Amino acid sequence: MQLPVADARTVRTRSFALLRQHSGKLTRVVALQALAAVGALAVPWLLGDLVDAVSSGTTAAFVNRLGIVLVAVVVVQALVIRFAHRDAMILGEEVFAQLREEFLGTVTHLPLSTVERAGTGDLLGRTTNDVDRVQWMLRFGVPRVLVLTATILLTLIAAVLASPMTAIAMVVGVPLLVLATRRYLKVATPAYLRNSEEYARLNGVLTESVEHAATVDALGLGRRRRVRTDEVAAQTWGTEVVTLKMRLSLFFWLGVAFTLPIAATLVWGAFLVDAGWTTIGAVTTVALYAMQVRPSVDELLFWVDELQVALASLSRIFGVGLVEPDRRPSGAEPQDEHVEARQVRYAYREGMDVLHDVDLDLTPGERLAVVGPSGAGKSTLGRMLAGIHPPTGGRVTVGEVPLVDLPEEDLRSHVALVTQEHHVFVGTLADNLRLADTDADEVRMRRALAAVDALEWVDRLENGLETEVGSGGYELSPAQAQQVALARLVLLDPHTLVLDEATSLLDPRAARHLERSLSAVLSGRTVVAIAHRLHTAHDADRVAVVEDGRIVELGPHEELVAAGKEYAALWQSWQQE
Ligand SMILES: Nc1ncnc2c1ncn2[C@@H]1O[C@H](COP(=O)(O)OP(=O)(O)OP(=O)(O)O)[C@@H](O)[C@H]1O
Repeated sequence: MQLPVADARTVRTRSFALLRQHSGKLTRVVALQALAAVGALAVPWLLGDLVDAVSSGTTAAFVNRLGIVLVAVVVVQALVIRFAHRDAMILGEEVFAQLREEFLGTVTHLPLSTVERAGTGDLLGRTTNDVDRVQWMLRFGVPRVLVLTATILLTLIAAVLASPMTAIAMVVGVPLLVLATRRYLKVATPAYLRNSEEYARLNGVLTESVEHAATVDALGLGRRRRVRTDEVAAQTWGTEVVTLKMRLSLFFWLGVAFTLPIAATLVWGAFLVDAGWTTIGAVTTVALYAMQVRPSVDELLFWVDELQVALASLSRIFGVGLVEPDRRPSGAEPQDEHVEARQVRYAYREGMDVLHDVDLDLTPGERLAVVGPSGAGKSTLGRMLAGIHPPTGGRVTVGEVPLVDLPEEDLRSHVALVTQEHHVFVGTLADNLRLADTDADEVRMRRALAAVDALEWVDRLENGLETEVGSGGYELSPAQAQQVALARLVLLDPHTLVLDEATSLLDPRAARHLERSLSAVLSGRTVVAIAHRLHTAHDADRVAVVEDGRIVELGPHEELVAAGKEYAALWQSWQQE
């Protein structure tokens, strides 16, 4: 499954909406570009006048005057171009900044299940390659397209004004230009979309190999991964070749379309001069215009090509916004802290339920341990209870309100999940803590760190809370990273916590130490602990045994041991270990 791709209409509507928000600056840029283009046209016009004046006999003073005017025009034009270019670049940056921020907002709120199903390569491709391509177009393409369009239009107008009869010759290339461009545009967008998709796949395969290099090594999968990479790279190359051929054909026909008008202007102009319908000066002007317009059209077509690439990328970027949200805040407020699961089913893949009609009623303040064999569905149940995924069937509620009806930020103040993965974000320790609560001050952060026994080592750091951590910064040990994650939880202050093997990464002594310091944090909260170590179960108020996606036993440790079923067997074997 891939993330959605927006259709051409959506891309158009959203792009125009984006540009409309900057219409003031856009108008100024267009006006300046038009002024710069007028300046560029004055030169051939004046040269045409000079040719006519010289051929009919003129004074040196006239030639000198014209020379001064020419220099003045060039200087003014250079100044206008500078400002036009500067404003266009600023406009490009502003539009891009807005686009990037909107995109980031969308990406960070994407339903996790959708991202997992689409694979990270797809999203990674969109946030890197596609964003880069759009950025390149907005930074350099849009300003150039504005300049070039203004230049071409005004050159044609100026040619008509200089000599309408001669200017007719300038349009001989137009039919060829239109045909070649139309044929190209028809095939370009799908071809570039395929190209982007293949790059995303290549990204995915490469990232997977690099991220799991240790597994690849351990299982001797190197050769297989290389073959797979070669396959995807070959397919990506294939799509590059298609787009390259498309461009080659376009540029060949455009070359013909450009050369024709210059030749036609000269031949047609000579005929008109001969017949006495125009002057040599006018033909000179129009021929100069025909030559002057060529590089502009050439460059414009280069940008039209780049625009197709950018549009394909934009449709992938806007496509991310089309992902259906998996939660819709209803505005309902939970009346109490009672978390309940009713008839909860969940399937990662359609039709393959890994949880079957699970009912669970958490008593506020209780500590429930979830145990069971590997793959039984413990983590999935934990994710349901924490509202990470909406259930495929049934519902999980807090105070009678389904978790999916709560806005994300509210949800986390009710239920939160702690997993084994503790990503440390690049930034300061304080930044990492404030992810939980943007308003947390130093006192609260220190209190949270103290609650998880982390304050001591944080205070030993030279810069304390302001120490840069994450990739390239101070390297936190797994235990420290876990403590930071737990301190974040303290700041979030949810009444219900789901701990998914939260202490399993640590060595047993560190784990027990952390659990002890945690118990202060956990007291008063409802805790669902998904446990590998059965001593967690022993200390819990109740134990739920999960097997094949069902809760097969539920009750206090002593009761379950006495019952002599699954749990009793697990407990016995663990004690023997
Ligand atoms: N992201 C996923 N996509 C598809 N299937 C998944 C995914 N995550 C888990 N599963 C499957 O769902 C089932 C339940 O997995 P889950 O991780 O919930 O079990 P668990 O009891 O927590 O196991 P463990 O103790 O090994 O972590 C397993 O069959 C697993 O293969």
